[in-house]
Amino acid sequence: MISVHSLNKWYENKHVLKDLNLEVKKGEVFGLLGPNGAGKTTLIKVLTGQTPAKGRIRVAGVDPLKEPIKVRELVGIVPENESVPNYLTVEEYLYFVAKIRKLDNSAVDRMIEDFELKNYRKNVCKDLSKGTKQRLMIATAFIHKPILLFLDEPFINLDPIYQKKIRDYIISYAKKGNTIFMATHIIELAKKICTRVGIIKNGKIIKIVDELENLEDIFLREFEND
Ligand SMILES: Nc1ncnc2c1ncn2[C@@H]1O[C@H](COP(=O)(O)OP(=O)(O)OP(=O)(O)O)[C@@H](O)[C@H]1O
Repeated sequence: MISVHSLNKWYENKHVLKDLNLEVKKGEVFGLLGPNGAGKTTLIKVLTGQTPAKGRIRVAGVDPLKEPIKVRELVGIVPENESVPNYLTVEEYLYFVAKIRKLDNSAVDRMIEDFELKNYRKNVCKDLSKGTKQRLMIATAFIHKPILLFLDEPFINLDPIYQKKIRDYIISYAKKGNTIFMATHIIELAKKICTRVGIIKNGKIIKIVDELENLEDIFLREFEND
């Protein structure tokens, strides 16, 4: 579902992704774990056609370096540190995204139901709590039932109850044959949700972890001499 060979990315003269290789299979919940500045968000941006790079990449059968818009039509994205438009109501924002995605209004009702947004339907986004804004962001990523989702720190601002609900939602979504690619700092969540985890350090995937029970120890060991 995702295949990356010799990916290199520079911001001006800063070499951020360095000969990065990666394979993610259909139906996986693949976690990307790494310290601040390791290149997680940059990798997601490259894979979703948001920034140029060099390398051989296939994302859901498409090359995001050559066909960035096509990739963004196919996949869902929850970006890091972004928020909902302040002066739209919850339903207005969902109708807006549904229109861009060429969906009918039933998709909006489905997301309002799935992400428990009914009580906020007519509220303007600026008045929502941070966690409710985050649920709305996640809803917009799932609205067109994408076969592949990129989630950058999706659990930020969610309380433990919604962390569990969204976790279960993601797991059951992947069980239907869809694929999730998720960057996170929360090791406990990665252990509960991911099928495999890639550890990224200085712009390279340095380890793939299949057996997640000792993920924290494995992760910390990679950085103990830094
Ligand atoms: N637009 C940009 N221009 C220049 N440098 C950038 C830009 N975006 C990111 N960087 C740099 O690229 C490197 C990787 O950043 P990136 O945001 O991908 O890391 P990250 O692993 O997602 O970090 P965090 O865990 O803190 O979110 C960092 O050194 C960062 O300062």
